[in-house]
Amino acid sequence: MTSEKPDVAVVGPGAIGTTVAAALHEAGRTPRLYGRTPRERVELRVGPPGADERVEVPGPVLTDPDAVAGVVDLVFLAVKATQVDDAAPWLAALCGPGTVVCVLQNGVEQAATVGPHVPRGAVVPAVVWFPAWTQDDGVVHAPGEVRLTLPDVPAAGPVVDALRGTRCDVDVSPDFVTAAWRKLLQNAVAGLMALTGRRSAVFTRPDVADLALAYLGEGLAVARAEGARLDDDVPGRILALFQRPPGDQGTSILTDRDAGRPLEWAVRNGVVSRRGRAHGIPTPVSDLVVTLLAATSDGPG
Ligand SMILES: NC(=O)C1=CN([C@@H]2O[C@H](COP(=O)(O)OP(=O)(O)OC[C@H]3O[C@@H](n4cnc5c(N)ncnc54)[C@H](OP(=O)(O)O)[C@@H]3O)[C@@H](O)[C@H]2O)C=CC1
Ligand SMILES: CC(C)(CO)C(=O)C(=O)O
Repeated sequence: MTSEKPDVAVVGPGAIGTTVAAALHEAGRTPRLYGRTPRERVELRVGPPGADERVEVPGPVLTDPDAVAGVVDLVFLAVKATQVDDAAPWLAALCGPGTVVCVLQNGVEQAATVGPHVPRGAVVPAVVWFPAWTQDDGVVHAPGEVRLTLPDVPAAGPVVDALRGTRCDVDVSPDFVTAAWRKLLQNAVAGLMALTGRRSAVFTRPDVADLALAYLGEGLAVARAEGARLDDDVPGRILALFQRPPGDQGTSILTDRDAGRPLEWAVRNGVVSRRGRAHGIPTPVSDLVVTLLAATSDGPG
């Protein structure tokens, strides 16, 4: 970090990017905004249903990477995993040797997918624990605690510094592999919501609950083979989380399906089958889920 007030950019000011941009702005560290849709500002609504606290982040949201003025200290990359290649020109324009790119994406492969687009600078993956979504009026709603986990590596330092004292809590984990796979298992099984077109209430069906546990059991075996230290009760705990009343929890992959957008099936689900094959672990349930999600992502028609 070159100064007290780092030069920060958010690439992909959607649900997660806007939430982090708002946290930075409230702390006086307003980021530059780079996106696909031009806008004068982005806006966050915080708190549970009924609450109406708003944070407006001044723009504009620039959409042409050629308009980037120069490299920055810190980039939060919050495009979907399916959009990383298209967002590469932003990274080329914004990254110098001292730039840190914090990847706000689901999955466990951010360093491998984003790294090739950041030949100068460092890539730090983040586990994004909080839900957020864009309302019909374009305002992003983040109803609960906003929290990230980062690996305990030197490049995490500028991210922690930038978010210190903001509404976005950051913890640094010495066992990031475990945190990342714990979240990945949650995301993988949430794929059943995208397949059924239903919110979390779908997990209260005994047959879906059994399927979810079988799927999570495969994922647990793969996660452990990857070095994650997860207890036997993790599948049951994840299922219980989704079975909580009132059953209206969503997931960003369901939002994408409802909007007819490509699904992040490869990084959220495909990875279980791929890493399973690499370790010689059979993943028949995962393979079936992946085929159906990939086909859903291609649709409709
Ligand atoms: N939403 C959630 O609750 C959670 C999401 N995540 C993960 O966070 C990541 C981001 O998800 P989310 O915020 O929901 O996604 P969104 O679709 O809400 O946001 C993505 C943003 O990136 C923009 N974008 C797309 N292509 C480009 C491009 N080439 N250059 C610049 N900007 C671009 C989109 O623009 P446009 O507005 O034009 O579409 C959009 O504003 C995903 O990996 C997701 O899995 C993790 C935890 C929770
Ligand atoms: C909501 C949450 C945090 C858990 O499924 C998520 O990661 C997503 O929607 O992608």
